[in-house]
Amino acid sequence: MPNSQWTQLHAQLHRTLLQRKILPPNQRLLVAVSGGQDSLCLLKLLLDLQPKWGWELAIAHCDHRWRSDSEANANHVASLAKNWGICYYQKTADRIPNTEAAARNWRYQSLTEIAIANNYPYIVTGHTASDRAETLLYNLIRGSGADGLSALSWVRPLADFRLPILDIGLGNPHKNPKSKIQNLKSKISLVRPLLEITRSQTGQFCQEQKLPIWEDSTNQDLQYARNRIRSELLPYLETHFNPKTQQALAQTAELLRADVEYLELAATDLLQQAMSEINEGEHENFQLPVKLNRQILQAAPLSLQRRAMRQLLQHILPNAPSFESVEKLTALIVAPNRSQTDPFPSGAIATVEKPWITIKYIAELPSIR
Ligand SMILES: Nc1ncnc2c1ncn2[C@@H]1O[C@H](COP(=O)(O)OP(=O)(O)OP(=O)(O)O)[C@@H](O)[C@H]1O
Repeated sequence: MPNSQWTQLHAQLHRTLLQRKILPPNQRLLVAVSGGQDSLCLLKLLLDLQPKWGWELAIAHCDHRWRSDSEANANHVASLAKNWGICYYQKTADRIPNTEAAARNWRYQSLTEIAIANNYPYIVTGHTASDRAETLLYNLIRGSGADGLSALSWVRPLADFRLPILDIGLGNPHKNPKSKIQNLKSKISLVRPLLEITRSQTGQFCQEQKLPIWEDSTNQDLQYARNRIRSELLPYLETHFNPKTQQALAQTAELLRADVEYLELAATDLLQQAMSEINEGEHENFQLPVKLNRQILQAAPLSLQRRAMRQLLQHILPNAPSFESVEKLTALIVAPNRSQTDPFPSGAIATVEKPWITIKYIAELPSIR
């Protein structure tokens, strides 16, 4: 591994880790390395901080087989790991993912599998303040609430992936496999320690340290909205409005994140209260039919009503609830008696009967006169 002097960026990351306590000392960390400037900068900084923190570091690379140079990119990261004497893991996609979202899903699933199989409780990525600013702008343009604008948190539990049991070598899958997998998954955190550092800082660091960056050819492709935001919109905003646009937007995202966390907790509380009397202990499972007390919901502000209804639909529907689904359920909180929604994607329907909203499958409804 190349020697390194302690720079301002080392000090900044060290400070962030001390303040935020997002990567405890003496832990096994799996660093997700694409080969680009952000993840190489992250890797080098963590390696340099390693003696102070006592971590055990490993590299994970995911080859999506998306670009003609994907294999060469993977080989580049593998040989860097070898030269620097770092343990290296790689996953290669069986089938080329057909969308960016599918590629991202496959990547997080692969990283989680590597982490579980090799006992790494932390997966660390090189997301920067610039990524945060771009995500905020992208979501703002597409129409998003505070949740989308607060995108990218410092730590996220990786608990949403279904892992094939045989892939992760858990032994006998017949002995309550579900609870075993959930236990393991809930112990893995995705950590993003560079969220206060901009892309121009990581670029400069890589240059100074002479790190061998692999240039992703698709980064220049303006067909991708994110690239256009990065190479045209942000520079425009920086030239004409605020030279520190990226930091300012990242800060906005940080403030909104705390607000969103608070509101989500309050909404969970509200939902539990609205469900508690009638569903007698069943409300944790969200099995239909579900009944909600409208009087309790009516006393809450609209923001919490919306969030509570969204949380409920997240439990009931097969996919993330749309804005329209949330709105039509929320509307029932103050709607006249006997109002009802049209069916949700799961085939369930919500009806109003005096103080109650009932959500059940259509077949369970009494015939409507
Ligand atoms: N092919 C890869 N293999 C391993 N890690 C990767 C790979 N691609 C990206 N990463 C990790 O994810 C971080 C973010 O990468 P990038 O911004 O390209 O992804 P994104 O898809 O825009 O982000 P997100 O995954 O949050 O949607 C990188 O700094 C790196 O840590």
